[in-house]
Amino acid sequence: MAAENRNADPDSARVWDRDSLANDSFQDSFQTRVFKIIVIGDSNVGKTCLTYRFCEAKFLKNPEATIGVDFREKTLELDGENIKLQIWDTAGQERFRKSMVEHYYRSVHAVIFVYDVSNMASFESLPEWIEECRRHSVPLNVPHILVGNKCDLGRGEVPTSLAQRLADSYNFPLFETSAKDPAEKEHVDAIFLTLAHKLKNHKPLRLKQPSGSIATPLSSEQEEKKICYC
Ligand SMILES: Nc1nc2c(ncn2[C@@H]2O[C@H](COP(=O)(O)OP(=O)(O)OP(=O)(O)O)[C@@H](O)[C@H]2O)c(=O)[nH]1
Ligand SMILES: [Mg+2]
Repeated sequence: MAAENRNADPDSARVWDRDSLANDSFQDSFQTRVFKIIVIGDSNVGKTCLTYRFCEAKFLKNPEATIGVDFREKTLELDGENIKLQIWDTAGQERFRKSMVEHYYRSVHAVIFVYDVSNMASFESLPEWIEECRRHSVPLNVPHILVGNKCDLGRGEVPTSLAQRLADSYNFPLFETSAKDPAEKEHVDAIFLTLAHKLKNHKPLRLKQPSGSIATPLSSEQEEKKICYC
């Protein structure tokens, strides 16, 4: 598909997968802005399933506990511009994250805090996660989002009104959704699109594809080196 066609509707947000990008003969003329998003919260709240739902459009059955970090990425077209979201799906278990914490927060552009609406303890942990974020000097103007996952199980344990009060106290937007329920797919997408729109208006960091090169994914270390505040 020609780049011009992609830009036909400036208000539309298109989600590309990596294959369609690699097949695109116009890709070498694109510039892509890359943003690092970290997904944080207690173990078992569904961080891996949420990021997988967004990136792969499927519910991941039988996920294993994340060790360190899993990287996922998705490139979106917003108003004719490529925005690559590099999503760091972090480990909730202390023993699987402690050696990585500094890396999580370095040069981060957005933070998603996740709790499980059917598990009050995971909600009560949120102030600690937010405090950890502060301790690592994440600037206040970095977008933060609160996500209550597992709504398919009902919201009895953590009522929306309680979650909304916490979100308001930090001035974070609140989403309640389910990585499992296919009917919630667009709602999960909306979380990341909301962030992408916010990030789009932030200062750019340009990842210029060298002319004629294929847009192969970089290792996380390479990606991290490319991320800079301009
Ligand atoms: N009912 C329901 N179960 C979910 C949902 N999302 C995840 N799960 C289940 O919750 C469990 C934990 O999911 P993960 O995505 O691995 O949780 P995590 O937050 O990544 O956990 P760590 O990697 O240990 O930090 C798994 O058994 C999932 O199947 C959801 O939306 N609804
Ligand atoms: Mg995980």
